[in-house]
Amino acid sequence: MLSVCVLAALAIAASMWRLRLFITARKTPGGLKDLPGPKGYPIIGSILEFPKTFSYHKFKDWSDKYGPIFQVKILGTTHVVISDVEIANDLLALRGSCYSDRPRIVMLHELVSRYGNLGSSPQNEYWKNGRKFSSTTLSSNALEQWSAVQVNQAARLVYDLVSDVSKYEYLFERYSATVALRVLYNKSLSRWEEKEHLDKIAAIVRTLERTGAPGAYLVDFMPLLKYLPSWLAPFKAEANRLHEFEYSYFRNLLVEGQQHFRSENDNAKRPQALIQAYVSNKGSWNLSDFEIAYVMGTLLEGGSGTTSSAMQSYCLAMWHYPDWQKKVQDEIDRVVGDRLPSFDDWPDLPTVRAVMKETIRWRPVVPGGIPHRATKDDTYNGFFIPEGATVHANQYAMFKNEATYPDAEAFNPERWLNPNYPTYQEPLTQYPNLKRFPAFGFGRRICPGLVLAERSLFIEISMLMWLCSVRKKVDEEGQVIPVPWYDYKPGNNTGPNRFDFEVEVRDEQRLQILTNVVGIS
Ligand code: HEM
Repeated sequence: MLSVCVLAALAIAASMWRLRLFITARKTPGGLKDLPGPKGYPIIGSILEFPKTFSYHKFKDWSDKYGPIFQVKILGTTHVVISDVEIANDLLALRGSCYSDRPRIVMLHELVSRYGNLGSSPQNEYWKNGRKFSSTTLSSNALEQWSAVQVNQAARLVYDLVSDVSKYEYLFERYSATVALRVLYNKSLSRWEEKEHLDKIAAIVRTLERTGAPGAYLVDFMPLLKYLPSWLAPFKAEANRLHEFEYSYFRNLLVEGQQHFRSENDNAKRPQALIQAYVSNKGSWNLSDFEIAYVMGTLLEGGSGTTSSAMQSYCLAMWHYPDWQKKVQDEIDRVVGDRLPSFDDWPDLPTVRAVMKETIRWRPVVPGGIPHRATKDDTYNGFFIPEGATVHANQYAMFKNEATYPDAEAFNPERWLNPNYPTYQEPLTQYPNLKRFPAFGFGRRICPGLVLAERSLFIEISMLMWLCSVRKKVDEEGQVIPVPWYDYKPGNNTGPNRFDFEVEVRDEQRLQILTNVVGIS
């Protein structure tokens, strides 16, 4: 009986809350227009048309109908959806002081991370200090120190892919996690520690995806619910449990990293991980130990899944486009020959950089972007954008713009290499690259791991193509096992669902070189 009363009270409170949002919604000031968009219903807006997964597909359909910037109301919140790079830059980058906030996600940010997650943090002092601290180790210059680690891990990755390609998801993820742990904490994993760490990181990333998903928790629509006593609010016990799990992992990494740093006597000669920046200048970041643990933990989270999803999409592209694989391999054979690829090859491998860039245009890792929030009323070309609007940079639609990307559905790296395409840039020793590429977001919120991701993708693709070819897998009757053109996981950060492919060694001598270099025999 009690629970029926409680549920009824909650339902009434929910309706009142929605009604309040509806009544207090900002009215469009005189002389300004509302952005175009679906009309929806009073109070609930367009929620009934809004899919729980792959919302960026629906946003793309709406943008075809309503234009490159439109609005959609959902349960009292205005969502502004941008499908054009120039508009995204005008608003999110050039007006960064107004558009660098995040929408409030109570379960993920307040209850699970206890205001620690950098990616879901509002635009406040903690976020500014955290971004400043992160940048010390994630710039191009700072990352050069880690070249040898990245080359070695890429070599290990390819060696293990050759041994057992069915583990490809784990192996791409292992590359990202081992590199991130070195760059952030200077932590090397022993072979028997790897699985345990990867499992923990994967669980934390799953929590982020799940608790950050729109509509997953009622408390995100009615923040006052977070003040209910725990016995009435089971989500609070869940949040506590999830917090304990992720924070104890982040805290242990931090404590262990500090001890390790102090016990080293040749620190000056070693590459500077983020942990060193913290320990040697502890007072200068204006961040508590809790906050440092979370800044570094969020970076570890952000770097896990993303680069690995892009590598999986790369293998998918090579499955569908063997001609491009041949072009990449020809370039590598000509430039690199029978030594391992290295970062010094960067200027001479434009085709490698073109397939890398085309992969994340063709199959963006974060297709719907991560929403920003308008912190004050704004106008754009006579349209009104109210304070509090959630602003989505819909990469999925941006990358299908036929004017910028002719024949956008096709994987065509030529668009980065041939002056006849609008996206071509010279010199080819520098371009294509991923700097300022919309796949990494916009303005002050742009992905802090962009350079690390770019370097990882470059060396992973170079190493893989130097030694191997991605091949179609055949079944027992010799028939090619089909692989769908587009079969992607739901969620904010997405990669292809598992698919069948083989990797074939191109040259036994190169396999021997790689084996010797990684010290595996
Ligand atoms: C292919 C790889 C990657 C892609 C496509 C990617 C994409 C993105 C995007 C689209 C955003 C949101 C930007 C915005 O709000 O406008 C973002 C944010 C973020 N990324 Fe990445 N990312 C990648 C790799 C990484 C790596 C390697 C790291 C860590 C080393 C990282 C850490 C983060 C963090 C911490 C944020 C939140 C930043 C903030 O809110 O201020 N990402 N990323």
